[in-house]
Amino acid sequence: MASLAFSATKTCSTPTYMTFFEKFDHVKHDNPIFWKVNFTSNKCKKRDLIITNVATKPPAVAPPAPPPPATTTNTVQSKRKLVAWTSVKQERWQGELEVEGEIPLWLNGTYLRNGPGLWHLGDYNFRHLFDGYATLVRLHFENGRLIMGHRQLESEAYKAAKKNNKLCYREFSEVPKPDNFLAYIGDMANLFSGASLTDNANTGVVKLGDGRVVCLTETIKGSIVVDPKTLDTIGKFQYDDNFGGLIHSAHPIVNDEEFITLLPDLINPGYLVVRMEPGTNERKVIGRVDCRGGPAPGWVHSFPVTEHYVIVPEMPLRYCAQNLLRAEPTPLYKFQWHPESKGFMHVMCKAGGNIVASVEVPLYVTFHFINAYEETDEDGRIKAVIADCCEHNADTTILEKLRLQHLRSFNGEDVLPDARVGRFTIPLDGSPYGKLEAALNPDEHGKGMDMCSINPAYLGKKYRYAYACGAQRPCNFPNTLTKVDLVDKKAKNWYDEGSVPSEPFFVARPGATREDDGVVISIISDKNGDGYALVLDGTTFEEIARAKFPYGLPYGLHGCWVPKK
Ligand SMILES: CC(=O)/C=C/C=C(C)/C=C/C1=C(C)CCCC1(C)C
Ligand SMILES: CC(/C=C/C=O)=C\C=C\C=O
Ligand SMILES: [Fe+2]
Repeated sequence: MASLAFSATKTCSTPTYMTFFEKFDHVKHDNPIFWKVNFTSNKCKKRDLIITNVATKPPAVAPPAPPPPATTTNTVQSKRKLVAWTSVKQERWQGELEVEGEIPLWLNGTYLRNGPGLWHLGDYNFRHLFDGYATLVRLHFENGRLIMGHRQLESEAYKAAKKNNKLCYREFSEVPKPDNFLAYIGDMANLFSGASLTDNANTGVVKLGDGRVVCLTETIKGSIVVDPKTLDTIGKFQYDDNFGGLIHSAHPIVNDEEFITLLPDLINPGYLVVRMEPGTNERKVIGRVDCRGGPAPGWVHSFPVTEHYVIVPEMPLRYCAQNLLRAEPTPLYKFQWHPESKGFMHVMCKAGGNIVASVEVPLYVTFHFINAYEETDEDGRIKAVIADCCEHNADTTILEKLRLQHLRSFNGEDVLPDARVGRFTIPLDGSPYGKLEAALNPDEHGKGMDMCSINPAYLGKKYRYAYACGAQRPCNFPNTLTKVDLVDKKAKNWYDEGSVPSEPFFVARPGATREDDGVVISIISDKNGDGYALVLDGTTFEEIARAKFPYGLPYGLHGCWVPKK
């Protein structure tokens, strides 16, 4: 099955990676694996770090050399040293960080964040943010202390790329170059069987109800179990069922009771809604939604649920068979915009799988649903479903704006397309149309809106607060953290000039009764090339603690919380 990867293995040349020792040659060491770093003072520089070896094994592989600097010169970005869009410096690191401010003593557990942190192989640079090999970051909070670690996920795609010093599997936009015509034919076969698709699980990380921690992306084979303590790659998450299929939503709904996901059906356009219980690897069908428009299902990066329903979005940005076959990326990558096919929202009953509403809605573009809930009338009857998402004003250009070349070349121009909290109202009375409106004035968050989280206790329920990245313009990427109040229709914003913050992640205080009683964690890449963990108060949205990393880390996407047992 994996013949493409296999034949590539035999023909590739030797890697030319720089070793760990070359990068840290000013440091005395004997075993380069985990390093404990103590800052001599808050103001100390990288060179002042006292580094002590705290582990015993050598690293499995030498880290790749960093990519050449961004090609654009005289840009604001190149004058700054922001490292958000630069490959991770080394394979792994772990150490305790000095905390400025105070981490609440109740915050005991581990925040894990996943994202595409390595965007080059030798001197070949990947083009899109989503192409990078997964970098896991771990922030372990214990009694006011903070231990940080990061490590590359050892997917087959990553291991093959390192071994062969070239791309061996199909990533989001990058496609391996076949060596000859026979290899090309094999590649086509491997595309249909899924053998050539990546398992580079670089999108998110979830904790299942049974405690297993799984990194995910949009290919089903990109479901990989990791150890949240060591960040070791444990192995593939094997689904013990016969659904086959190659892709799923990158964002399943996961809580202690269940794992629900959508399996787009590219042959008979539709979606299978499936559910998996903790302690099992078997997904069971809840139901199926047939698409109402278009030649293929809409791209489904995420979807929301309410207490009784699974909401299946059918976005007019649809998977595209021709684009899947292309070797070179198209402006919309594997997708195509079909405004004529319309946009829809379907509502499926969780218990029986029956469709209780299927409405046409205005055209929309979203990666991330924020939450959904049921709206009842005076008699307690459910009259509508409300579903909120980070909506890009039906403008697909956001996908292109996430090309690394764009991200690395900010020149002060305001080029980030506008976005909003898009609120769908889906009537359950049989009406054919649903509404889509901004839930609050997008100026409240600078018309930037993506990378959201909520208090997980409010999943599927009426809720008030969402945390996300917003914008302070001009910018080329969301550059603020924003707390959106959907009742008062106001936002509180955190901003640090030149910095790129990653998804604000809400962690509730144990025993909290207020929705925003907790903290918000984010990882910041700042304009000096440094990085730090930031902890904001969930209520006031003011900083309560920060802890500087030994070096800045690449941008990351989504995270999860593993509470202390
Ligand atoms: C990082 C992120 O958010 C999204 C990653 C998406 C990926 C890796 C998508 C991969 C795909 C293929 C390799 C071929 C099939 C289509 C598609 C699921 C887009
Ligand atoms: C980072 C991002 C969009 C930012 C634009 O405002 C989308 C990420 C999608 C995948 O997880
Ligand atoms: Fe995502």
